[in-house]
Amino acid sequence: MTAKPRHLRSVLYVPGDNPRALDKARTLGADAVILDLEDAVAPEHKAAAREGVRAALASPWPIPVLLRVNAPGTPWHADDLALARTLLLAGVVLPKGEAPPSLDLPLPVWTMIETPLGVLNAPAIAAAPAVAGLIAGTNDLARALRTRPHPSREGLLHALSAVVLAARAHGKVPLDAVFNNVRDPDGFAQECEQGRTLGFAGKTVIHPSQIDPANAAYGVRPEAAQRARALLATWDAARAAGQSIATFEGALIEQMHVDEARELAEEDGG
Ligand SMILES: CC(C)(COP(=O)(O)OP(=O)(O)OC[C@H]1O[C@@H](n2cnc3c(N)ncnc32)[C@H](O)[C@@H]1OP(=O)(O)O)[C@@H](O)C(=O)NCCC(=O)NCCSC(=O)C[C@H](O)C(=O)O
Ligand SMILES: [Mg+2]
Repeated sequence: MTAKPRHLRSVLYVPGDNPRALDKARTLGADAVILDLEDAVAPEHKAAAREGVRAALASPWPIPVLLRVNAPGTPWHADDLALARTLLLAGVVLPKGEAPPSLDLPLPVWTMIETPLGVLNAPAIAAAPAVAGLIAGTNDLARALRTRPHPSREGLLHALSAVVLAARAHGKVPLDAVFNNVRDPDGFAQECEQGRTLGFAGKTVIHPSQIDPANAAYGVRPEAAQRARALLATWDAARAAGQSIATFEGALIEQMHVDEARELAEEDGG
């Protein structure tokens, strides 16, 4: 991948059978794309979508490209994998994962956690060496859990946290689920904030209008970078004075706060 996984603030789904969207997706500002052969593509369009993806990847992309294949056990899975083997991809997205993947493919796998069993087995899935990250799929999950839709995602919070926990425990990248209403910027922004608070590294998105807000929500905020630098200065001064610990803005700071601040400052450009 050209972008570091931690910089996958926005990852755009693009239906494989939509040439216009495939063409546009290269330059919309998303950190990565998922070219979709699965649920965005009707059964009668699966073959056309494979051809659409092949054509779209005939020339290089400026961002990492993932391919979402149809799940094992579907009539399209084998053909999708055969296509994946011929393409220059950053990885494959495996929907409805419920166990560590056993794909015969030399590519990183991004497993979607979108069934109750997938949530329960998320730690084992995240532990698999081939797995680069976990992607929450709340449309499928909400249906399977019989939760009621709610702006707070109340019925999904346990599962969302389980995805983050499993991914983080194994050093993998957790990506939040899509927000379906492409004409509700406030709801989208609110959900990005929630996802970031839960510990997700970025958001999967379905429409160009969601890219910039996701990048902003998951990017480094200037005030946070400024605060991080101030914290580092306070720490350096305390250490130079021979202190083992220090306080910043009235609160105790320890090594982990310093590491976090350093990471943030580096992400902001040093
Ligand atoms: C959601 C959409 C169907 C909306 O489409 P539409 O009404 O046509 O949007 P606009 O007219 O506002 O589009 C404006 C222009 O932007 C381009 N566009 C739209 N979407 C994309 C896209 N995803 N990538 C690239 N470009 C896009 C349009 O072509 C317009 O361009 P122009 O002609 O120049 O004006 C549509 O946005 C869409 O199809 N989105 C992707 C849907 C998708 O991939 N779904 C599957 C993944 S989500 C999922 O499965 C979740 C998970 O599995 C779960 O269980 O939760
Ligand atoms: Mg799904």
